[in-house]
Amino acid sequence: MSMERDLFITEVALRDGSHAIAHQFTVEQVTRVARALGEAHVPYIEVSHGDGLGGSSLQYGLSRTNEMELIEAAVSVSGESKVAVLVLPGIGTVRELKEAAKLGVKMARIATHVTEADVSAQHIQTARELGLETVGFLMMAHMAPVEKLVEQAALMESCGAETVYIVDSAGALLPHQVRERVRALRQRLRVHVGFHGHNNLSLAMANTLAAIEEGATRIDGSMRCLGAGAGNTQTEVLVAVLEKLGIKTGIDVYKLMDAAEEIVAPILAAPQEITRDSLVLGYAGVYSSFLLHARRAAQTFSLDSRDILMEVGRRKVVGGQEDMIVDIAAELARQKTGAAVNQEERYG
Ligand SMILES: C[C@H](O)CC(=O)C(=O)O
Ligand SMILES: [Mn+2]
Repeated sequence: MSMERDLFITEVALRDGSHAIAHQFTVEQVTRVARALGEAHVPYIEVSHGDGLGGSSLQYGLSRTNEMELIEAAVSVSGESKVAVLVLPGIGTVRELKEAAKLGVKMARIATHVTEADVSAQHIQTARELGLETVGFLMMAHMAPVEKLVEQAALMESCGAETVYIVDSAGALLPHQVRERVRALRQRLRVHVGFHGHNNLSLAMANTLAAIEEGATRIDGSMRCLGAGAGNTQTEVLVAVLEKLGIKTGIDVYKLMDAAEEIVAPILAAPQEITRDSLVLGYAGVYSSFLLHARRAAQTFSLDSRDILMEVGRRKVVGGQEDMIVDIAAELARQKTGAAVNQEERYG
């Protein structure tokens, strides 16, 4: 098969998928997935805690295995494929970035909220100094007007990012909104443009194709949609669709299908699907990784997780504010109890 590539896919199941399994990846799972991705010639494999390097914490969720062990395992079996890490400045530090580079990581993706690109400067510069391919990753892209997104992307480019991604963290964007964002970035930037989708509104594939049609050449996917919320654009499906469109990914689609079916599917407690609460993530524009946090809070306070997520969306809570989910749930529970007491007093 041809190794020529019209675009470059980053497989994110071993990072975004970490959210979906409450950060419980084992070395054995990561080794099996990374080896299979290497054999399928996937160009980039992202590995780290769901919230990036240093994410293991009470706030974001404790990892079962130290992510450096996972990264080392992935590097050792991934062959020609390059291992990437995600870093959110403020969660992951330059020290962790250097440690990952020493282990053989080749790409760093520096992620900020869509309006906060200025905090990425130091991490982008360090990644470049370390000789890593360096990506700026603008999360929650639906929360900013196009002009703001362009300004922030240009800032990342000026800091040294070689690619800037539009990240639909909430799976809230519609295809025409993806189109106008990619087009605007392509007009303004000299660097590559990427797209990372979530499937909460069942639009990850449509949005990804819209991005590609507008000229995005760096694309994310996760096998079996193993990602936060309803997951990402399903990589093995995307590769098959691109092949039908005559767009070369350089990936062996049969090997990728086998990896998805035989290695990734058994990792999932249940197949990824659009449930009523993951649908609300896209509908209300909420960070996909909030799903399990909201489910836990709903259980603790005997609430419907949709009510919590709708309120989180109304208050425009962003990544890094996971503690707000419990605050909001406690407040909703108080209101509910208050309403029940009032009802009792009124009608006995
Ligand atoms: C830290 C987030 O999970 C990064 C990401 O994949 C997204 O915003 O989407
Ligand atoms: Mn994501």
